[in-house]
Amino acid sequence: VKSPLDNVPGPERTSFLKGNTHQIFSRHGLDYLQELGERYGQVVRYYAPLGARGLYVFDPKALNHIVVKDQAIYEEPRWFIRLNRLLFGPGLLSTLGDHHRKQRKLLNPVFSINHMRHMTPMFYNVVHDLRDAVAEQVKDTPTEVNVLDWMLRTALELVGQGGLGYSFDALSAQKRNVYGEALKELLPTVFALHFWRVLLPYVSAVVPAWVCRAAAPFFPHAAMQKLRRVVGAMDAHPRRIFEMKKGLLEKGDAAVVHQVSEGRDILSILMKANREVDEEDRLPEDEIIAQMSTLVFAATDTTSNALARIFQLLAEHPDVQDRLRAELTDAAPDGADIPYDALVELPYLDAVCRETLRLHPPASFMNREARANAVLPLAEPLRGADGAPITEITVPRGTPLIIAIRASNRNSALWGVDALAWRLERWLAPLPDALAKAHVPGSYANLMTFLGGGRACIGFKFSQLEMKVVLAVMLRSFRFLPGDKEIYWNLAPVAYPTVGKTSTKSELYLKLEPLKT
Ligand code: HEM
Repeated sequence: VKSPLDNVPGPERTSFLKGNTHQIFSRHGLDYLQELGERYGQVVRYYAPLGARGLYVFDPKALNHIVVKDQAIYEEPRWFIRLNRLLFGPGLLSTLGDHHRKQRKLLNPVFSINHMRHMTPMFYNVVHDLRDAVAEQVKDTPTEVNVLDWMLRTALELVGQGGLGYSFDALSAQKRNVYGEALKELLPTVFALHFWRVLLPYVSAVVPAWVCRAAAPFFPHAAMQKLRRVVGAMDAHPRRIFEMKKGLLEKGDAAVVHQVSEGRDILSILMKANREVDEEDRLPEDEIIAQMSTLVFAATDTTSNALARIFQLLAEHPDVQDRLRAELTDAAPDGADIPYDALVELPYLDAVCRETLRLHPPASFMNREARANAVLPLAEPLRGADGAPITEITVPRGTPLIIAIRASNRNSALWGVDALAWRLERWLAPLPDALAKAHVPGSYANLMTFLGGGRACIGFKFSQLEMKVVLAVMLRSFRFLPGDKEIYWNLAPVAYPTVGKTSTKSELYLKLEPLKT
């Protein structure tokens, strides 16, 4: 069957059933994605399953239409919404349109800069626990440490205390971190089911939920069975925490402030605000509970993998590590915690975070689906298969689209010929003109890392603060050196490191050496 997208350049398919999806949605797919952008241009036609055509997009004007101007047309795919609803309930990642806007309106204030400033002492407390626990493991000589595991524990504890006012007790080394382990396995497992997840909306439209649940234990697919175990481990916490909070709120303010977070956590504030808003803006209980699972999930894997990547790069670039440590030491020569406003202003620290999140965005892409026929205008014309220039693309209803986050961040037409290099200096000088003119719709530093528009990451300031506090404390206590084990980064909805290419276990080892204070 012909499609208007056939004129857009793109790869041949190697399978009618799967199209190119087994190349794109593969754990070894990072190089393939890089090649797609380099070979075909800023919009690439690919084959989705069963002969359908999709678009892989990083043209800045087209991205603006997808995430801002026409975001009502380019919605999250139906399978994504269904899947998230099964995993987390009706939270921010599972709702659309007005329903999503209403949830977002209530949640936005708790992610403000002002609120982050208030939470900073709590962030430092948690990260001091991290430092002390790692110091136990690393006595005098450089010792190999699974940095990813510590970052995962820290991210979980921070979103626990800052998000839910609840301690997962994730930083005690003796305890297994069951919740964190489940979260870490979730995305690679879902990714391994990429072919099946697309069928989800159709299956759940005809098969009642109770039949799905009853049949699930017998489904002969290892990843599906793993997913059931992961969801089981994740499900246990949120409702229990919610009931505990509700009890505290009913007892009054004094009880609310008597929690690990002193009542400053996102959930306490959200539940309080929810009582005070007009009836029509109020969220039902199941949606509040769903926000908790959504937040814990969205905050943990992303930031911990980003931090592990930063430490890897700092170990590989000792000159950068030394300069960053010097900036941190100068900011507080007595070794004290650097207050919020001073911390976020440190230029080199900011450059390290931005440059790593540019070159290695944790989410390499996000999926969308055209819910109506649309026209996608381009900033940079493509040469069509018929030889004529294409300045806009007619997108038929139902077309799957991939927002190519990583390709946009690495676009040499915008970032310059050294776009693939990790070069901090680019942030300490004016950015290239081409980039300023392109108006990339990312909500943070011309990057698509946290996306943009109405579904941009709500937690990006939380995540920034977390990274900066962790770096500020850990770099003043330890030197990070390369480990002996190979580090291989796998593509998944959130990229993760393994020891070598064949292992599937996410871990990242570096050597840490304690610094004399
Ligand atoms: C480096 C760290 C992070 C990255 C790269 C990241 C990236 C993203 C991206 C790309 C999206 C858009 C998803 C979509 O289109 O469906 C998103 C959404 C979201 N993020 Fe983050 N995120 C990070 C950290 C966090 C943290 C720390 C939190 C919470 C404290 C958080 C909470 C959320 C939530 C709730 C959404 C859904 C927003 C909505 O649909 O309205 N994220 N994030």
